[in-house]
Amino acid sequence: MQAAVSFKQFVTGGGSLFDSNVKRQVKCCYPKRKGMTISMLQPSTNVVAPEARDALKRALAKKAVGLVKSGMVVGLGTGSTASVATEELGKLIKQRKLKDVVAVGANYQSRVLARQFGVKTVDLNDVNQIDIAFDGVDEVDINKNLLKGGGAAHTMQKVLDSAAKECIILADQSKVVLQLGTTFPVPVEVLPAAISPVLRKLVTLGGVPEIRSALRKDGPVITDLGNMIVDVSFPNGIENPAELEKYINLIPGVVENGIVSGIATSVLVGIQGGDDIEVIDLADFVKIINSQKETTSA
Ligand SMILES: O=C(CO)[C@H](O)[C@H](O)COP(=O)(O)O
Repeated sequence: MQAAVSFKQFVTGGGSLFDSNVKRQVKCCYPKRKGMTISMLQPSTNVVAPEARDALKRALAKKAVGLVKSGMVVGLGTGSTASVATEELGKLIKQRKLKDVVAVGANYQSRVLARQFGVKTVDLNDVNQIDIAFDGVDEVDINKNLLKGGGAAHTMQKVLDSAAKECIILADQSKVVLQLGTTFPVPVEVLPAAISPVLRKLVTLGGVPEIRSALRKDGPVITDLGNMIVDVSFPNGIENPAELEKYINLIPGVVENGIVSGIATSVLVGIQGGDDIEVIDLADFVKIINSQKETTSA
């Protein structure tokens, strides 16, 4: 995250899938995992401890690269979770468990990492299709709507994710929310020459826009594509992600925004219960949460 301004200013509280009525520690009663305790974290912030977060990312990455087959073209997202997936992909290639795999990186950083981990990269325009894409996420709701762009790379991430036959999203449990926009603003990539009118239009959509500032450089973040990023908070969260995604992209001067609806084919959720770490499908995660709610309200 490059923002000099803390994202805390955008936090509106609530919105976590972890309902505030649910006790912090409850027994999981989802049939397949009887007895596993999911740590119920602070409902308003839903923080995963840094040590657990790394282990969750590793588990998610291993599960994801297990889906790659020899000869595939792989789309590589950006961010810390996608980076671990790239590392794990490189290991499988080095061990010759995968052959003839090439990757398309979403940005400069993902291409550098791919080369570092021994994954051959090609240009998006040189391949006919992407077989499978992996990507991280800032927030995901139970309908697989995503909020991305914490790393200011969402435009090309969306291009890769939508070009892929399969788009696999990797999320630790802290990323799952009831409503998008409750813990993160919507990043919007904007042509620098159009910044003022775009800011005004974003306000008419009910947003509170803020130009993202760079760290260790005075002035704004400039993306790999040469544009600026405006982080737009929506104080009441986002009611209809698909609609807002379209409305923001209709503003002249907007290149792309970080809401991604209808693209993820699968969302893998990394969950932690005590020392146990597991990766499950989003639908199963939602079943667990619902059954916990039923248990605590009974
Ligand atoms: O959208 C992104 C970058 O633009 C990232 O996927 C998102 O910010 C998640 O990153 P991380 O895996 O480090 O939490």
